[in-house]
Amino acid sequence: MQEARKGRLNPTVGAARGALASALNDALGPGTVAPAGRATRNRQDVSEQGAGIQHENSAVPLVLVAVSGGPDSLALASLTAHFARRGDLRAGAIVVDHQLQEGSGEVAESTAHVLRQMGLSPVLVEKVTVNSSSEGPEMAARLARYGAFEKAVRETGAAAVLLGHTLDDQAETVLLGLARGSGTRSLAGMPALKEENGVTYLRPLLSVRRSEIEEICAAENLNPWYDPTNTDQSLMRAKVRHSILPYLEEHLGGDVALSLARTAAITGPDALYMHQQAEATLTRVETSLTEVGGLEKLNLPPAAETADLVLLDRASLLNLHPALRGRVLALAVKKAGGFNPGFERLGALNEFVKEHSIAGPVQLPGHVSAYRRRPSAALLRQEKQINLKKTGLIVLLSTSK
Ligand SMILES: Nc1ncnc2c1ncn2[C@@H]1O[C@H](COP(=O)(O)OP(=O)(O)OP(=O)(O)O)[C@@H](O)[C@H]1O
Repeated sequence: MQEARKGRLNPTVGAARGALASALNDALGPGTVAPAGRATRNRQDVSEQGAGIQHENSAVPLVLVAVSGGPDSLALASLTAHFARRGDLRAGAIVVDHQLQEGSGEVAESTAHVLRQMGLSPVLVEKVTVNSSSEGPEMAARLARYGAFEKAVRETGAAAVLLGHTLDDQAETVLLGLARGSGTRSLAGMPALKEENGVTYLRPLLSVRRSEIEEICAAENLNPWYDPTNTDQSLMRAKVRHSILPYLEEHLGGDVALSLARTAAITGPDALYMHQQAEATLTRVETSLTEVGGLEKLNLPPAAETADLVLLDRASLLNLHPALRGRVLALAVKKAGGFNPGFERLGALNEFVKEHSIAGPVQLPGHVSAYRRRPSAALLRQEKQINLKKTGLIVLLSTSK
């Protein structure tokens, strides 16, 4: 389109294609997509108008672009179609109709029509029912949407789902995380690549500004749909976008959004590394019922008989760096069937682990209780085979069953 009309590539489109190519290569393997502008191995008789997309070659991976019809995801669809036209990959799309606004069905269908005209195939339109969630309407819609993405991946065998979040979305996410007082993981913002419930999600536009998206849409002749809720400042994200970030930029000077997005780029690998270390450490500090001589030795409430118990060796926990201990404990609470404990509950659990004088149990989110168990001297004398360390155990058990 762009190249055919003017004979030269818009530099913003070129840079965004480059970012998309490297995201696809990171996720699907080096060389899947040749750098933007370079001829590719699968190139056949390819038309820039879309009709020439080579879909029959199932040896090349299929990716699905998640398209709301808004500028970011429509631009992403158009950028992805370019690589499909070159035969590097097959590109389809999934449009989710949340059925929350009047006319949402028409928006979804007309978006799907545009995507088919771009040459994407298959283009799936999925109607979902958004059930109410204790975590609010936005989270409920997200859950329904991700359920639809998972179904689409199962049906099509797609290698990845591409999401249209931009650098400005990332900045907003980091700022919201900071305001809520969250940890490294939240400061890391949204990952460029993640696996969730067996689906690979990519966010190839995290280095692209929203203003550049507008330029891409114009260059690629796209007419996006503008979601009215994006300007509804009763919603926190819209308020951050339209009032708080512009205010910060005016008063602090400089490009605050860029700095926040850089914070995420710096913190992201740290957060991932710490998470991986915590997962590996949890398996090291965990012990089993067999090792401690059976459930009856622990004198736990009756719920323990049916609960998923997590037994942690207290001495090993005490040896951990506090940064790691907190993360290990948070993972252990989730493993026992609970939710991620917030700052206050995690602090209480940490103190309970450290201070012998604090009586338990400690209550944690998701009906998980933490007990400290230590064999009595008499028991140790009686049953020398019991392998309970001198400092004892931390036992996490869920009473929700
Ligand atoms: N209804 C939907 N159907 C399919 N994908 C969606 C839908 N809503 C959001 N997404 C995906 O999630 C990404 C982020 O969504 P979000 O709601 O934060 O932004 P948005 O304002 O919808 O963005 P966009 O400008 O891409 O429409 C979108 O770019 C898109 O990839």
